[in-house]
Amino acid sequence: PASSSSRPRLPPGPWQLPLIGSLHHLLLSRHGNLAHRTLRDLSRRHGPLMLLRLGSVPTLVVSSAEAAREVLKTHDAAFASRHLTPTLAVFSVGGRDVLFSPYGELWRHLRRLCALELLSARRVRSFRRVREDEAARLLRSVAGDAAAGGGDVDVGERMCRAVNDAVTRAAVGGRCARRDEFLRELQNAVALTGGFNLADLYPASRVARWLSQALRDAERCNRAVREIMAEIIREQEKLSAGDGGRDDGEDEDDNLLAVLLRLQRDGGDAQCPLTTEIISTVVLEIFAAGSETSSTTLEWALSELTRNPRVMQKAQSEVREAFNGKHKLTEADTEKLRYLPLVIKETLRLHVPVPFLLPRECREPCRVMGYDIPIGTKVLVNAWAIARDERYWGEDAEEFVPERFEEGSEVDFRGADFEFIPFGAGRRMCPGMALGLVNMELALAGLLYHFDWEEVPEGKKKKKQQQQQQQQQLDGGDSGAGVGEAFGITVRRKDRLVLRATQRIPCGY
Ligand code: HEM
Repeated sequence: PASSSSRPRLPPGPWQLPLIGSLHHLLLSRHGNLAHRTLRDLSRRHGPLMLLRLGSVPTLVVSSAEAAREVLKTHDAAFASRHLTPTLAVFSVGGRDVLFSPYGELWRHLRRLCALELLSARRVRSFRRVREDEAARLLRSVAGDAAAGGGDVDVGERMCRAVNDAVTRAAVGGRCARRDEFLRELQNAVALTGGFNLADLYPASRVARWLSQALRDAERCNRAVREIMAEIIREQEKLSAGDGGRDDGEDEDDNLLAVLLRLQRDGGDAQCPLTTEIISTVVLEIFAAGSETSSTTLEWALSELTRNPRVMQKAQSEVREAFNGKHKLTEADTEKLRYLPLVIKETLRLHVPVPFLLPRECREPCRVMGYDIPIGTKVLVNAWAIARDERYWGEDAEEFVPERFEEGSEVDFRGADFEFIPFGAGRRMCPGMALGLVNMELALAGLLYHFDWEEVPEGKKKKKQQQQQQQQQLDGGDSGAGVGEAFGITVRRKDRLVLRATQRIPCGY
């Protein structure tokens, strides 16, 4: 028998039941399905390194900046793999991708490719026209809405479409003919990948797989998305092979898909050939990673600004002074703004869009803060809880105060300050940060420059939300695709943001 000294010292955690492990703590929580809140409460009792068993999956929850530093920096290599659930395996074709691949050659290759070819500063700059164009369309549509129907604007929906269109154009060029269907399926995919469905909780059980509606929905959803992608790839191939190139004056490589197809044609790396399947997965993932995160953040930013008139006033004075009567903004104009980036930063702190980052997995035996972490443990870093912890952010941690990032505060989200990691940290940190930030800045600046915003009176808001729900049902948005069974990897506002807009400065777009 093993001596007590050789027995692993596991992190503490709440009591467990047979079969379901610690799941009841989540299922019976007063926070409903908002697991980041429930796990914050639990970690206050059990500590910043807490071990749970969710179904059959041992899960380490990391809830302090110090513990996050240990996992994401000190032991970066040990935690550089992702935890691949059966649902994620469907969408990522068994982890042959960049978001969910295990730490290894394929990941390294795709990651390098993303950093150099797809998300580099040069490439981000080259998408500038697309962003300006989409921001202009957004502002035009808001101006139209504001002029009609008493000024109430479904601005959440508008922003979501604008960001999606900008990302679609950067990812695959042009707007996609089946865009609404594509977006709906991608939203379903995000909702299905939260990791709390039967198959994901008991990954080794065939019965669980067989019973899991979510897994079947994931397979259906994946087929639908792939079919649309295949169409897009065929179009792009036709364009690239095209008769004498393009006549619209755009660079052939003006989208990520074109870049990947060119690399495929050039032969690329013999060790890691770029198959069409991998290309399709990578483009899909860039799309999924880039759109919901940015549109959710924009929506929260505008929602916090309307709730905090002092901050709104300061942000609006800045943009109105800086643009001084112009009717048309460009990205170059936003470069002089100092306060607006702090507004976005504070939004990313208070509303971390990916609250647990993307789940990691322990790939080699490892000792963290005196505890042994077994191989295969799923790791959730509660970046959301850390970003609201009074120990790092003071008594007003739950309030929206962009000034906390003014001079004197060096805290940034680039992965070195572990109290603020909305983009993660270490080897698997988000490579799309720069693109995400520029996507948000111009749109927000334009909305604040041209319009004044206020909340819609309660009664009218209810009516608008009912209309939204009816519309969603008409659109087939909630198609019963197991959405109730899953939590989703990102957290967004429960209802789409509706605000009243008054145009102050005409749009010349
Ligand atoms: C507000 C915007 C965004 C936020 C908050 C965000 C957040 C994140 C987070 C938390 C991770 C996991 C990091 C970790 O495990 O340490 C991640 C990974 C990733 N993100 Fe983002 N992201 C954003 C925008 C984007 C954009 C615009 C793109 C690309 C167009 C992108 C592409 C990726 C990719 C490819 C990964 C996987 C990296 C890997 O596993 O090696 N993200 N992102």
